[in-house]
Amino acid sequence: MRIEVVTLFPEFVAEAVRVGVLGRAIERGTVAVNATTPREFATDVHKSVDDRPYGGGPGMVMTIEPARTSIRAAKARLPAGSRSVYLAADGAPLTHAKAQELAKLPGLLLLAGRYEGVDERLIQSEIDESVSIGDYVLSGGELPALVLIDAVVRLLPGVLGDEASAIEDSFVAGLLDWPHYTRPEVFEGQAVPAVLVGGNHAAIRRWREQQALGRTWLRRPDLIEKLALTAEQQRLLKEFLAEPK
Ligand SMILES: COc1ccccc1CNc1ccc(C(N)=O)cn1
Repeated sequence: MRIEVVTLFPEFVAEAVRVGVLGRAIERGTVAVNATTPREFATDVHKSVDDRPYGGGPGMVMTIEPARTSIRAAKARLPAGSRSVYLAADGAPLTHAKAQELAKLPGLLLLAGRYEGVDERLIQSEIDESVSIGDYVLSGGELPALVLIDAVVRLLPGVLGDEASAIEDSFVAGLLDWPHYTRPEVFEGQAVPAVLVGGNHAAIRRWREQQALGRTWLRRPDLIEKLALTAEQQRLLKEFLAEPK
């Protein structure tokens, strides 16, 4: 998969993707991430990329040009079937399902806005869809673009060492994650749940499912509502809720 990020801070994006799982996926050639700035296409002596908003108000707006030229140059580097995404708080929520959908594409163009955003006509002419990583406003679309890249790339085949860890990601099952433990087995008197230390894999699977159900019920009732729990899941949840905390 090829990802082109159009941003006023390409070095920030390029540096951030060199870390960890993303960095390894790039080294392996599973994904290529390229960041470019509209500033390289600015024609005026000040290399300006923004201007004052019509209608007045605070802040600046990214102008159609040179952003459009940089977007078209980036699109020319992407395979057919690629999609362009604008990161903005008023976009469609980034969910696991959306990440899975984007992970199937041959390429992505991600436009990271700055200032108060970009001229609406640029979005209309060059962007397929807007995506939001949450109901809050940031100073730029670069961090949302990096969040989207991470959520998508980790789903690509071979990126995660153990495929299971992607599948186990709770949002795949629509549930929150279960608690994780590692050595030491007892820390300041707090022991790891005995079931995890024993070798009974069926009991461990059951305990993890129960924890995921219980935690989702307690922390994200909105997610539970969307699920049609099986009889077994309902039993596990009831048992979890009956346990003294
Ligand atoms: C004032 O900033 C803008 C105004 C308009 C568009 C983009 C930006 C860049 N900022 C962003 C971008 C995305 C998200 C998100 N929730 O995904 C939050 N902030």
